[in-house]
Amino acid sequence: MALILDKVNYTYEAGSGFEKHALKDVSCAIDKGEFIGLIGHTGSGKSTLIQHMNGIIKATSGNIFFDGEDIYDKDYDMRKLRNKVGLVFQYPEHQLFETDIFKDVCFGPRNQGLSEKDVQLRAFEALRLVGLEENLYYQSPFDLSGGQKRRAAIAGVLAMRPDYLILDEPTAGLDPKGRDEILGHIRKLHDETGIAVILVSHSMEDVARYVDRIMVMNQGQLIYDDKPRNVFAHYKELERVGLAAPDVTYIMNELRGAGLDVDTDAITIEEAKESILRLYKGIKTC
Ligand SMILES: Nc1ncnc2c1ncn2[C@@H]1O[C@H](COP(=O)(O)OP(=O)(O)OP(=O)(O)O)[C@@H](O)[C@H]1O
Repeated sequence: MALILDKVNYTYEAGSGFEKHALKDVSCAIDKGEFIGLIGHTGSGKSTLIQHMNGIIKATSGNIFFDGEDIYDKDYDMRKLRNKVGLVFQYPEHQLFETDIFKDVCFGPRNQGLSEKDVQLRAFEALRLVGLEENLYYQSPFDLSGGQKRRAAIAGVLAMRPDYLILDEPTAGLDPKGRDEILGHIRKLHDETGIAVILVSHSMEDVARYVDRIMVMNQGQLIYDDKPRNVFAHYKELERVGLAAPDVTYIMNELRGAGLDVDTDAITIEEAKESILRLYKGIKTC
């Protein structure tokens, strides 16, 4: 199963004096089970791109295939795509509207026409997957912290059992503890269920730590699509498009510049620590 974009273009307000060519010939294939970080400077086209992936926006030109089917085929049932590709918008907690969390999470599967028993089983499963404590299930959203509310909102999408989960900046506005909790749970969810995750993020540290593949957008174009290590090796080019590599990459390059034979491929603190310790132990045993 794969989600394939083939030369997708999108223009906002086409034909008016305010035309904005937001996506330019974007092509990529995302397989089930992948964990991808989507990064790019503000206005680079990330949100526009992810809205194509679950059919909210229709490409001005180009094709999108899901599970071998052309989603722009006139007979294609868009519900098939939307049930399998779940999209969590920025600040999703603003869309919690029921009197308690459990009712809110039941909304999606109930809309899918499942029996009441299955609706509730799905809701329990989704709330467990996001790691929300049971004593919060019947609380009003107003009684939860920002991070808890966001996890509840993500559970609402997971309850529809998508194969792909797209999250638009799930850590925006959270403190470091809330951020780590959300990302830790998303990674665990991915590892436990095999769901594909596409994470839009502005934090290079977060993508370096959690994802297996990075897609970089710049001015509507997909300019890199590779393993994090390979993408961050282009840190000078990333700077030119308003991005950066994780701090660790800079430190390791500075150390190498100062004559220490450290691993400049290190992109997480853990990898940098290992590399520096290896060097230090090597020096001690010489
Ligand atoms: N509804 C709209 N009408 C007109 N232009 C739009 C609209 N939405 C986005 N754009 C423009 O399209 C381009 C891509 O915007 P998009 O929101 O996809 O970028 P982004 O990378 O998600 O940005 P951010 O990181 O700020 O969320 C930008 O130039 C933006 O101004």
